[in-house]
Amino acid sequence: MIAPDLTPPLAPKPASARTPILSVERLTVESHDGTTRRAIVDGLSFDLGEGEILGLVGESGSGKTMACRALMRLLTSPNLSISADAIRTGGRDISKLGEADFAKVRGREMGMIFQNPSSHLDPVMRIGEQIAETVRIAKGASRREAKAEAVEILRQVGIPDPVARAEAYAHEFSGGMRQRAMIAVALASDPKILIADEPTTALDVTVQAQVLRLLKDLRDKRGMSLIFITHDLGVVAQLCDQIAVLYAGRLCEKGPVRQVLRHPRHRYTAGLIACQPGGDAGLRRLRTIDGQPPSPFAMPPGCRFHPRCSHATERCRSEQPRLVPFDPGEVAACFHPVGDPSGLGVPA
Ligand SMILES: Nc1ncnc2c1ncn2[C@@H]1O[C@H](COP(=O)(O)OP(=O)(O)OP(=O)(O)O)[C@@H](O)[C@H]1O
Repeated sequence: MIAPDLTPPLAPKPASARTPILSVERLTVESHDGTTRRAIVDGLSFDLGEGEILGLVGESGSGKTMACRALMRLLTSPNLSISADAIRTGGRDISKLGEADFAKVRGREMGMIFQNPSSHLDPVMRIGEQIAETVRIAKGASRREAKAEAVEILRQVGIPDPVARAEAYAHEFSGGMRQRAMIAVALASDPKILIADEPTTALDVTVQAQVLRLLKDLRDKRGMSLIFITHDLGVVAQLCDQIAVLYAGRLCEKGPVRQVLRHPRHRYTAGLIACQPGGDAGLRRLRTIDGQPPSPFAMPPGCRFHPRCSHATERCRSEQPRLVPFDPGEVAACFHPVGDPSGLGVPA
């Protein structure tokens, strides 16, 4: 196996990345069964800069998909509820919008792409029509204008012979081309923010690299901002400017990718990095963090990571750590962070 390179590229992040285009304050997703409420996503706050790519990472079940679907109001299960102090974009708090107004935000301001394009593309509608339909609704374009723009978007996402491919159906595309087609549908309404939920996980390595390059190009050319959900820190290192690490529904660390991957502060982030193949020099077998993430039905008190943390103390078992600033632009919620010279932990 080729060890992934966790060294982030040296290119500086774009200057525009400092202005938040999205500001999320205490986003919470709760499940309820009539008597009990459980926070699956628990008070998640973060900013996404204009033209910035934020990598959202964490083990399976940590709440990455829930958080992003909640942002898009795409959680349909009746036992789930979403709340937030505020979700600001485009100069207003979209968490307070009614459904009809929010429907205009979804797609036009924030788009989302998924791991499995087949379940999000219409199997009986030509790809070009699907894109043109979205262009017509979003921009009020005529049929002819929308058709021409659909071809242009297919060209932009790297579909060869876009005039002919616009007439094809999703099943006539290869996996990588289907993923590009789904990206094209999402781009049709020209969103400022694109949320990508593990869009390359099902693709082979070469096609994966092509789709990642495409997403980076879209950021560079359109100035779009991206939230990229992944398990792969190698991808985060190559693609993202910022990283946010979720554990059991809570944000445990966030900061510039280069800084966090080189000097993680939270013990969980350090564990994830050590688990990447090649993350620990000379390691032959893939390491895993001992133990399992907690079930939402039995969240431990204090720091949710404490049962798996070899540095945990009584304080970690009883008190929930707050996010505190470390290096510039970095926050972490850990009482005994990596590199704490005193060894005494973060003061209360
Ligand atoms: N309808 C539901 N009701 C209650 N809990 C749910 C529901 N759907 C999902 N969950 C739980 O929410 C938690 C978070 O799931 P989510 O899919 O967001 O995790 P994830 O970090 O995206 O994982 P993965 O990387 O595997 O996609 C999981 O424990 C999951 O079992």
